[in-house]
Amino acid sequence: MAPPEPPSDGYGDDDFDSRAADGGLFGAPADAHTAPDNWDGTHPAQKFRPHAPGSSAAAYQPRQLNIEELLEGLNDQQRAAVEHRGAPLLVVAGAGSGKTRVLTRRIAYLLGVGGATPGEILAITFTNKAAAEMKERVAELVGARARSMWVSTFHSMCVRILRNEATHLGYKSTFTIYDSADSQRLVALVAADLDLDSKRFPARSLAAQISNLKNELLDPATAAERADSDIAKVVAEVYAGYQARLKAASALDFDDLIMETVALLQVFPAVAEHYRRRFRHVLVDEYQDTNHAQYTLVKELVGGAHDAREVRAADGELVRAATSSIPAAELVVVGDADQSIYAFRGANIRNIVEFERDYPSARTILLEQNYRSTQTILSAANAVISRNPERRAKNLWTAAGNGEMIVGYVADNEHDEAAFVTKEIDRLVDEGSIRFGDVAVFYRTNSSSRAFEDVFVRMGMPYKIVGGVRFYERKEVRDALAYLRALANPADEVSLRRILNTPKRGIGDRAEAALAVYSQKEKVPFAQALASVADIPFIATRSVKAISGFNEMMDLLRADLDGGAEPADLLTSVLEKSGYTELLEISSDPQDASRLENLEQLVTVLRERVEILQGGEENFAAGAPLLAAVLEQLSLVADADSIPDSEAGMVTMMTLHTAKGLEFPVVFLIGWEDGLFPHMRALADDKELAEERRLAYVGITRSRERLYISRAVTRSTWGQPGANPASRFIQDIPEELVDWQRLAEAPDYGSGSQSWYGGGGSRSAPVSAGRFSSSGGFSGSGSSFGSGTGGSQYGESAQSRLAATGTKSTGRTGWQNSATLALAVGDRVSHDKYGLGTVIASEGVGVRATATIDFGAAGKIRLMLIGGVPLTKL
Ligand SMILES: Nc1ncnc2c1ncn2[C@@H]1O[C@H](COP(=O)(O)OP(=O)(O)OP(=O)(O)O)[C@@H](O)[C@H]1O
Ligand SMILES: [Mg+2]
Repeated sequence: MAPPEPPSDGYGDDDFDSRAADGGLFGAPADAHTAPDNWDGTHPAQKFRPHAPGSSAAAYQPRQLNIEELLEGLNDQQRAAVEHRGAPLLVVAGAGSGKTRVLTRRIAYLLGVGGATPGEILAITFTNKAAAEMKERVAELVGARARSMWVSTFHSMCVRILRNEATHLGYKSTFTIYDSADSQRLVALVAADLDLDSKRFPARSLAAQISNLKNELLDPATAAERADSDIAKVVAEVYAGYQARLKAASALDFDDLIMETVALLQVFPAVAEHYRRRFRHVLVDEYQDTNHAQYTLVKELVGGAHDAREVRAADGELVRAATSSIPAAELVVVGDADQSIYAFRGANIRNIVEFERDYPSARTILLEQNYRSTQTILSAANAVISRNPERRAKNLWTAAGNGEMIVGYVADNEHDEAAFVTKEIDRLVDEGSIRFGDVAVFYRTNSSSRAFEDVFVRMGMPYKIVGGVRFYERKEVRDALAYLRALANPADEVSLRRILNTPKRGIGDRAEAALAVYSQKEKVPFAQALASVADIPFIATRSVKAISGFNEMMDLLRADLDGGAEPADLLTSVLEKSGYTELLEISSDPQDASRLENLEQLVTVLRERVEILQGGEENFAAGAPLLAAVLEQLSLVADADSIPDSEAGMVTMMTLHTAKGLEFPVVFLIGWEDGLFPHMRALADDKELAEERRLAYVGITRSRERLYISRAVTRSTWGQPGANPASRFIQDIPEELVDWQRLAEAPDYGSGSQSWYGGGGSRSAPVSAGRFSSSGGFSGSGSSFGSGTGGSQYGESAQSRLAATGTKSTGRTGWQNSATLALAVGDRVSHDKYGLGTVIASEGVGVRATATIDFGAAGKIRLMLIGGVPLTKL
């Protein structure tokens, strides 16, 4: 990740103009308190002389203070929130209304007027990056003394408290923090000890359920008491074992950080008192994404009246002393229920909705003016979010004017989409209206970035991926390419050694070293040393056997290659024969699922490259020459150093989740297709759909001036093109806001389906003509098509929705169309719930068609009606 950019603007301009994020809720907790790289403590914009750290608020004499300056550039409500003192305060408001700015200003104001010392301030943000930014902004306002404030994420804050107080809880202060991969591995071990069937109880799902329990602050004993099903009982048992093993290892997982801090404060009144005495001001950003544990933690830290009672256990032992001697800290939380996108981590919008119930004396301030976006962008965002049920309507407005229309683009495929985005960015930069650093590309799932990376690299576009690794730098991609290189060129020692024991096959470092020594001494290539393994001394019999196995596998693969196997097919057999795919498939580490997706992408890449090569002038013979040519091309693309680090900054790419809280002048939202966004999982689940819709709201509202929305008619997975219909969210955006620069070719559903298209159905007509006919945004062949098919024709029925957004299916179908799926034995399918499977029998036609499908990984064979189930043919 790039270091934070230096503050670009001076005082009062832009409190929170983050141009990047650390990409995660969890970030790196232990590092969060280090000052940002560009922290110099003496910012030129510093207007107020620092006072000595540690001096109390009362002793602090404000000098040369200009309170008006601290309140400058705030509207009345914002000002009220900044100046408010005393009772708990909730600021609720839509995106871009200055909630984060209010927090930053409030801190500066409190310090400026002597309402608090820096040490009395605890501000909680959602990412470490946001924390660094906030600290930096406050420092710009009040100078170096901002340094002793605590500004951090929940997790970083807890790490800090726990390191100080670990002995109370029986941990060493040097406790280890397990990340989610670590904790899943430990869960797997515990589950194995308990003889649990790993297919019925995958570690991933056990870990997720344990995490949910912790987010609800339920300990193993309580979880066991409350377990009302067999599964819940198993989970509670694993939970108990897991907790014991964590403790034995003096380790805490991410959820423990919060839960143990809550326990610490609840069980040790003296500790609670210490922190309550210290933190007189608690400020929380993105409050809508707090879970129950975090909510409780805030409550414990704030303290006050609710703690006026002492708590005694049944045997009369004092559990908690009354701590009413310290008045409650001043609490300010800001948030937006419409931007709650972490329900899958236990986030609960009740915390914001019921704030006034939790804190009866609370005051609420609404902010209504948006300062970030144009009216066009805001109207689109409002239209999308307004379809969510059970939400409080908001009245967000902007003085920014309508600005540019949203640009829509329907690409033929993902490359076309990436090429469009690239060209458009270049055009804007050439025009001089923006710099690369002003642009962000947001996607729903990480794997969507690959097609963009290819085009960006080819076109020399500077870019960075926030919260992820560039595609060709990923381990699994490098491993797979190393196999292919070693096959194309057996003399490639580096590649051979990389794959020798990847995946692990029992060839240790010692054996590898012995091979290397032999090859040097005998002056033979490493590959030959491998072949002569039987003659080499000091290699354990077990290793000799493993190496022979490796040789045999490579010989088989090389025979495939010599027989003219296509690179993509060769890679597929490499992954199969080496056990690489299987290892990832049976793994319960969620990251392995995305590794699998990346390998899937790589197979697609190879197919595409071959197509390009074969369409070119030169003729490559099948087999090794073709493979070598493809690999040569890829190594050019994969050379990350070829990307210039432009002064004008870099285009930022990240997932929608990571984008929360940030803003960019130009935003591209890509892959707006049902099944991709909203995610496949959400199509049949109203709750999940509502969350996806909030994600769309977050995405749209990141944009200040220009917004682009695109989708691709076909998109490839495992090298096979498939089709996704347009995202339903596209339809929610009023047509007059969008300038469709290109629409899809009309689908060919056959005559029976033509009525969906107002009787058109000409292949050259735009699919969505009826919907967008009045936008005037598209030109050419489509112009005659839309007439007479007004938008009103498309109501909300499922059929009309499909009609307005359907596309021709070429191999893969959105599952809504699964009634029309014709499945044959051997077809690979993806089921919403059961995952990947293979058809082992099929019967019947149309709506009555059934298929028996083997969902190998999930351990199930199922007979199902094809129509109406969330099934996709791959
Ligand atoms: N009163 C104001 N005058 C001028 N600009 C403002 C004002 N208030 C906020 N802004 C600017 O508007 C933008 C959005 O503000 P901010 O990021 O604080 O909003 P937010 O409510 O936290 O948004 P989100 O919900 O996305 O987190 C920022 O660029 C900020 O500097
Ligand atoms: Mg914000």
